[in-house]
Amino acid sequence: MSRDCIEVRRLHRFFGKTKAVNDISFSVSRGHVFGYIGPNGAGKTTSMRILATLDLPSYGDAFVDGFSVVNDPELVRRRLGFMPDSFGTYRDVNCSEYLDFFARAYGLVGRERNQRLKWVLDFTGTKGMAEKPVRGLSKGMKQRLCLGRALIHDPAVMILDEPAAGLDPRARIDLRKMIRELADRGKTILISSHILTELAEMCDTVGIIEQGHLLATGSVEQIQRERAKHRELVVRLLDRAEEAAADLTARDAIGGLHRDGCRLRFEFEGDDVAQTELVAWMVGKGYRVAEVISHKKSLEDVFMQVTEGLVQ
Ligand SMILES: Nc1ncnc2c1ncn2[C@@H]1O[C@H](COP(=O)(O)OP(=O)(O)OP(=O)(O)O)[C@@H](O)[C@H]1O
Repeated sequence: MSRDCIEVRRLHRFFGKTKAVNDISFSVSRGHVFGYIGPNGAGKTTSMRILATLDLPSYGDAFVDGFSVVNDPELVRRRLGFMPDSFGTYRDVNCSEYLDFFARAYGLVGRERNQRLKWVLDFTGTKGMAEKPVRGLSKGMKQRLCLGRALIHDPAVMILDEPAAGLDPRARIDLRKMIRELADRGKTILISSHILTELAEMCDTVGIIEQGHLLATGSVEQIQRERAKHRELVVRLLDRAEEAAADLTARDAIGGLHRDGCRLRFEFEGDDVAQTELVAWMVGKGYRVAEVISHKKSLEDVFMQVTEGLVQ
């Protein structure tokens, strides 16, 4: 059996002239969490809906646990739990009835259904709410219940569309713990968000998507290492700062230089090795370098650098 539990192969989905998903390919290994990150309108929901068999690709295919969403949607549905970005209706039932409805829809019967219901209520922390009407739930509790609904048939793969949106910090932490625990139990999880930092800690791999294109994939550290080539350097000299500023400006990989007395502040494109070489070059030219401060780009800066903020 393939190690990849989700495989997206050259996926395209066009709505008229809008290329919502434009040639996206990636795969997620069994038991891994993949973070799908991009700004509004990037194409996240469209690709997740295709994986959940709620829409069909214009071209390409996707596989869930080895089954094609185009050719075997029924088999995909059995193996997949989908948490959409908005909560469904059914406001007049209580939590237990809500989960029971979906358990029945998946064909669970008798003891198996009861055990599954109990497990889901326990796992999602909704046991105390079992008799409460769904309409009276807080946003956080609704998200837990929705996660429970996606889990009720014990799927191998989970597709979670912005599950953390609108949650308070504690609820986000709880959600993160639940997702990591599900992955540790062997579930393969695709989770979307607008915010890279929100997913960084719980994902093994992330994919950054914009305007239907996957711009970068890899672990957060990998992407940060590869993309965070720009940094801000502050160099304090003992003297000859004006001369040094002119020398530095003439070099490649340096931009936006400002001088404040003996302090030079500029954008530098290069890694740690390039930075040491730059400092050695300055010292070699006789500049008395008293201090070097390097501000590396944060995760958010990297995200802003990778995406261009284009909205379709
Ligand atoms: N049914 C549809 N008909 C026409 N255009 C659509 C349809 N569904 C999505 N789109 C368009 O496809 C593009 C991608 O939308 P999608 O909802 O997949 O983005 P997203 O990354 O999930 O955005 P958000 O973070 O805002 O939910 C957008 O331009 C959107 O307007």
